[in-house]
Amino acid sequence: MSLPLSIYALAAVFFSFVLYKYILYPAFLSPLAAIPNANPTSAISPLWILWTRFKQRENVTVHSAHKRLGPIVRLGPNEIGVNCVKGGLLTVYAGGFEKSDWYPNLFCNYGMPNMFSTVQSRPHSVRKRMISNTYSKSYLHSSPTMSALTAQIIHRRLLPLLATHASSSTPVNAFPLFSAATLDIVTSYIFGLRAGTDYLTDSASLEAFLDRYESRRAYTFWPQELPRLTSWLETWLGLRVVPRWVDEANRQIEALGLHMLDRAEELLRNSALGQPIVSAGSPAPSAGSQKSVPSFSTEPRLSAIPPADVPVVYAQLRAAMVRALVLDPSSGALSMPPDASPARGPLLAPYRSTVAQDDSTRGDTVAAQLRLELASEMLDHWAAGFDTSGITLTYLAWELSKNPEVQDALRKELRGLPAAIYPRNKRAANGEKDVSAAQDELVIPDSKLLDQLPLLNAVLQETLRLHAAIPGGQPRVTPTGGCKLGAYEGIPGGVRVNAQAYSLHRNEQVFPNAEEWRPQRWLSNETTKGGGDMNRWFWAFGSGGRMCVGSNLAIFQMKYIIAAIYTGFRTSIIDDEGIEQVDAYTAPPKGGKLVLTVESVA
Ligand code: HEM
Repeated sequence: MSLPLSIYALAAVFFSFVLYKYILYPAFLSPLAAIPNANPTSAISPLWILWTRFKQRENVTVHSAHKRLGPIVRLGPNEIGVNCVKGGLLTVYAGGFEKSDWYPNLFCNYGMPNMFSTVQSRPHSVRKRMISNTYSKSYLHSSPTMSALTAQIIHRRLLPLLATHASSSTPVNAFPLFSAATLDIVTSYIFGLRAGTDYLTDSASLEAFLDRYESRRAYTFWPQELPRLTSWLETWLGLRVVPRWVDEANRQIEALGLHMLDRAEELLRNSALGQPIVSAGSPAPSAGSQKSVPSFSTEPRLSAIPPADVPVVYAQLRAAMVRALVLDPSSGALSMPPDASPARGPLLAPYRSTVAQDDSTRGDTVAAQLRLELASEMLDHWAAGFDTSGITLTYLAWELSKNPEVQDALRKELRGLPAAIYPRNKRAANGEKDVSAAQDELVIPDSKLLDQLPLLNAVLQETLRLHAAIPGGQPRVTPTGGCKLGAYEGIPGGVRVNAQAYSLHRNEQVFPNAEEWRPQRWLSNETTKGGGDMNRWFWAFGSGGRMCVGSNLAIFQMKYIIAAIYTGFRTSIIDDEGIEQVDAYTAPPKGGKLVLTVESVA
């Protein structure tokens, strides 16, 4: 029996539609068709780029596509890679293109959004305004808290540890050591020294923490690149592509974040003048009056707290968010204003926080939500802050250990500083225990002078270039009205576009012999020739409105840690197997280690 003609006609229409929509249009007719394809299938299928990501080869593969095909390449039917400043970084990042769901799919903590994971520009900038001044260079350089906690961490934790390794000739694994140092400094700046971590002296807790933190890295692909499929597999087939223990690791990390936050909160409350703005049980505040919620009700008195213990970032964000609470005049209820709470992303079950669920049972829902929003924001900062800085310092120590002449020159430069760390504290470096007893031992060089050292700056800058801690693509989405990228006009809205530091930092025209670690390229003679360009192409911290908010803190802490080590100690390599960087968005060493000897230098 033959089928009626109309069925054939319908099938033909359907087939033509599919052919047009999924092959002819994307490959030949779309404005993206003019862009060279990174892979022959890129125009019609995202499978190649997804597979490249899954196999952790994206950075090198996209880089090789740029080298072959130019600064704008097509990675998928709806995805572009850019590798140029004009018509690339300036348009996309300085031009304020919004982030994609790639961020909220992974970077929400406690089930709550934060600045980093927020897609939309408006709520992002509201949140950023609340906090960014605490990370400005001028704020950090004049902060009594920052200098007090840095001095204490260096003199009471880091130097004695290095001295012990030096005097006992025991090797040190630099990767966890740097993670501990940066975690201690960043969490102390955010929550205060008393509430922050003390992992430099607590190696068991450090190991447990890093174990949890690092083990999750392998599972970011699914929720970030294929969130719907990930969710669908779990909901309909009960199949989890992200194992349950990743949830547990997340829960433990979130619990640590809440623990630090609660300790900082307690300190703030104990410091208060005793004049609650609204105390529990008092009548609801009237509209327009100073607003607060019972748990966050008292104005802290920061001057009553020892400088090193002031939770600078937490106190600032907490105050700003409490001030932003909105009062409903009819019910007297307070709520979080939509603008101050970045929109939530499509959270996935595997990443939903059990800590957040437990916490929602607390009586005061606004206070509970506020606490978790604060915790989510802070967790993002302390995690971003220690991870990236720890990676950078590991590669810096690796390069300095391979280049003893640069190490010696740096030591000389550091020793020329007034209040240089080693000379004033020889006893610490020589392994004596009680270096912390006298307050006057807690001397560190002036941060502004440290910041001006040319070689220190050059070695750090060159490490951030060649071994960027975030070398991977930073996805954005083209705006609704479309745009022009490089020479290609009429690019429609909704296209994913990524630049990656890995490629930008390997432009041979800007960074000759780009694969070589050459700090001298940042020193004046070479800088005057190519420096302008080098600075424009340097992208370790990203650029535009979503650039790293903690870049000054990162540089501040890394310079002090380098100074603490290389003024009085010499390092050399014992075991650097697996030192190559993971090919991913964030790139720690594949082997998770760098084993060094530390020697005391007279
Ligand atoms: C060597 C150290 C660091 C490097 C290489 C680095 C790199 C970056 C990069 C490339 C971005 C943009 C990412 C993107 O858009 O996909 C970023 C954003 C961010 N970083 Fe850092 N970072 C470092 C240290 C820090 C520190 C110490 C903090 C702590 C406060 C921090 C907090 C953040 C936050 C909150 C964002 C999101 C900013 C926003 O969306 O407005 N980072 N970082």
